[in-house]
Amino acid sequence: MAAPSEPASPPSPTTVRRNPPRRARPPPTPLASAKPKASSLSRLLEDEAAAASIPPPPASSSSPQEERLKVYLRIRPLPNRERCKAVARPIPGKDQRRKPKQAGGGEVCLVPTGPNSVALTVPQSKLLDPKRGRTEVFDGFSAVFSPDSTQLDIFEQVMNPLLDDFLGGKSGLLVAMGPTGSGKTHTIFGSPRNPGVLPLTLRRIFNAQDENKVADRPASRSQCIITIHGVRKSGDADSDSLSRAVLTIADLAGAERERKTGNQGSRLLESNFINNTSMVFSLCLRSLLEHQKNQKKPLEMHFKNSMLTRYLRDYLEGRKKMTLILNVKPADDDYLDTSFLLRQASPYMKIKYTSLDDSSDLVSTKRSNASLIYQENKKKRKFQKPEVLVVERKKNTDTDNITKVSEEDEAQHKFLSSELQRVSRSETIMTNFARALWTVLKQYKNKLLESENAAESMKELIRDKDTQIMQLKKELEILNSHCSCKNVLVTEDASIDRDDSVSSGQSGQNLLSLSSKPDLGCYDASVDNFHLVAGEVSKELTCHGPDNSSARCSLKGESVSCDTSSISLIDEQELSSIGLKVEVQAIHKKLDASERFSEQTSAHTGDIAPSSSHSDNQSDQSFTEHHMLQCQRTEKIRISLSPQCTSCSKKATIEQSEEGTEELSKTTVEDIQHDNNTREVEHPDYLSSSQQVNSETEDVSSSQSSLQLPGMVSPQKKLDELDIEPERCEPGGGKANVEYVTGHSQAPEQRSDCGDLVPCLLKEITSPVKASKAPSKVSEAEEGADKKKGLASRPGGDTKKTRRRLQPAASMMLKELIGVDLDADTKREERGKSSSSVATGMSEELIRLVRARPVRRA
Ligand SMILES: Nc1ncnc2c1ncn2[C@@H]1O[C@H](COP(=O)(O)OP(=O)(O)OP(=O)(O)O)[C@@H](O)[C@H]1O
Repeated sequence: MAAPSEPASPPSPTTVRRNPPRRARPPPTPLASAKPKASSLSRLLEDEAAAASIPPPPASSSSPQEERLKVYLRIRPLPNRERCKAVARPIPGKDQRRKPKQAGGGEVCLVPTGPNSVALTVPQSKLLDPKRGRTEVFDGFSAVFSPDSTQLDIFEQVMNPLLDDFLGGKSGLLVAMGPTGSGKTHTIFGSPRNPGVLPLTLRRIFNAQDENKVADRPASRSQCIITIHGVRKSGDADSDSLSRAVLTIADLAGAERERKTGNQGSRLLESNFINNTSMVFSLCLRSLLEHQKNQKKPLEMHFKNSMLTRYLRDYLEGRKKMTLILNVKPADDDYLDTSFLLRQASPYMKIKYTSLDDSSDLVSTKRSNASLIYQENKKKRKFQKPEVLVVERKKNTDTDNITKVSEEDEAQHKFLSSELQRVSRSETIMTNFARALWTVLKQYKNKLLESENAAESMKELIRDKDTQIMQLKKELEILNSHCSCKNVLVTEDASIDRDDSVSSGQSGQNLLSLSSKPDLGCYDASVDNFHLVAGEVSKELTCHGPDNSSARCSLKGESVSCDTSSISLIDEQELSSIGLKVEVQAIHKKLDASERFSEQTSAHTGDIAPSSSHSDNQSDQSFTEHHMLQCQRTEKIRISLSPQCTSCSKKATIEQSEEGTEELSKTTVEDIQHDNNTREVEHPDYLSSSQQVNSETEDVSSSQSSLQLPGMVSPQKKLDELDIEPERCEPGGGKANVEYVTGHSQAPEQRSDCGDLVPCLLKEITSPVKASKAPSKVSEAEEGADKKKGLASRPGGDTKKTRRRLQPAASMMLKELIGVDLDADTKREERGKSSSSVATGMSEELIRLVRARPVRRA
């Protein structure tokens, strides 16, 4: 809002008319009496007021409880002091009411008419009718200071009452108002030579003596507010209460006229702002006055429109005492400003202070002032034009920058502090975490070392085991090579010494029944390998083996060697491990003995080609006994050692299981026993022989006793006497051979129980290898059969009797060797083909083959 070009005309509280009616002078007021040095202008105004019969608003007119606003008027002297003095000189009589004239023809428009009144005369230049002048008397001022008043007069009359109240704990405000250049600043600040109100006030307050230190009262275009806060103890000695008072001295900027000043630009804006502030200040006081006159009128809140009025709110609302000092210039050129000020400020003398608030809160006042300053600056920036805003913005920017810098510094400081704390916490956390991690890593390292040590130890163990395995393999290889050599040797020996193809074929057949595994090179020291070996040998016997079969097939029927070799292998590798090597060796011995015995017997009878080997009498004599014992032992071995071995003698098929073969073996043994029992009825001798051979539970003595039945000589004697080659039991063939022998001692009809086993076995047996050995055995069988017939027809007789007694044993041996029971065949024929035709066919086929093949050792 732009400042008005001319201030609004204040209401005219007092109108001084020319030639007013004379009235009685009012009684002297205390204010007048209190002013011993009233200026001539005041006295003039008082006189004029008295003349105008307009009672001024003296303070004495108000009640003691009701104090009015003090308004002082100070008329600035004209630059020419002399003229001012002439003008101010009182004019006695009518001449006093003449318009004073300035020296040099100049006139003044304002003259003091009394201590509390002034007379404002319209200049001639401004009068429409020069003959009719117009004078306005403004009365009721607290005091009118003429141009010749001094600074001390102003201080003593205006400032001392406020200062007394301030020192007494009451706040007060002194505001200097007036147009520009009217002497407001001069009144407040003064000069070094003529100090103003403020220096004198401070001097009094602080007892300052040096008046010359006051800087020289320059003109400013600002609202100057000087606030003095005073705190003092209360007058009561017993009380510690403090009284606080604020003495405010405001040097307001005077309103300016644009035409007169000629301000432009920012200066014009500043002038307008100042004028606006002064107008707001006046509006607040006018509103207060109107409100006091008519309580129905609300108190306008004009104080909100400027910082000054905000700051001085309490005073402008009549709660605190305020004093106005009007500074005017008395020249005609200043008539308008002076008239305006007098019309504006003279009514303020009627403002009353009914309830003063002497309390003052410094803190709240400071806060209020700060808030007011902020709002005022904001509003100031809002109303200013761009040119001013640029300057203000620069200032504000500088201030804001400084504030921002400080704020940024403070924020940065806080941020750095928080960051430092956070980093410290993080450092602590990370340190603890690193320590924990280090501990865990140490533990893992120890565990890793332990694991590595354990792995090294395990490696060492593995190496040791490997070394042991290699050693065992080497030993095994050595054993295998040794066994192979021995096998070859045994085979060769057996092929030379033996001619028992039947038993060999049987043993080979039995071995063939053990397993069908074609692996021939496996001579491992294991039980299973035993079967492999047996299978190999059996295959070799049937000329199916790929390796050793050539050597053995080259023997052309010397299957005994095969049996022997297989037995040797078994003895060396398997049976030795289970403690049966000794017995196997014994079987070897018995086998040799039986061979020799058989050869001797053959030679003795002349039916069979004599053996090339010599006869051992002692062995021959004990052959039967040992043979029985060996058969029993080998049968025990067969049963106790391995069911697989037992099955070998019973099975013809390779695929049969071990358990099944064991059962078959047991069944066969039982059948044998049963068969023997049956035969006992028909042939007591045969019965005894059978019992001797097939008895598995009887001991050697019983076997021997069975050989020495009544009417029978001992086997040794009989052999010696008859010179009959005893039939070989083939114990040296190992379990398989023994089993075969034992099993083959069964009756054909019982073997038929095996069903398909018998043909298979016989077919295997009737291989060329076995057939080559058949003639000698077959002849023995025929002879045995004839002997049996003889025994049956002629139970008595010397030689025949002896032969008959021995015939069952020989027959048994033959049966064991060739696996064919000739007697059984004969019996079977006699029974009317009651037995199995298969067995019969086998016998016939066997006999045919034996007969067709020439005797090897003929
Ligand atoms: N009573 C006085 N006696 C002698 N010189 C005076 C007196 N009053 C004013 N002057 C002179 O008048 C001139 C202007 O006075 P001053 O600066 O006080 O006016 P102002 O009202 O403060 O003006 P503004 O409002 O512009 O500041 C000054 O040079 C000052 O010395």
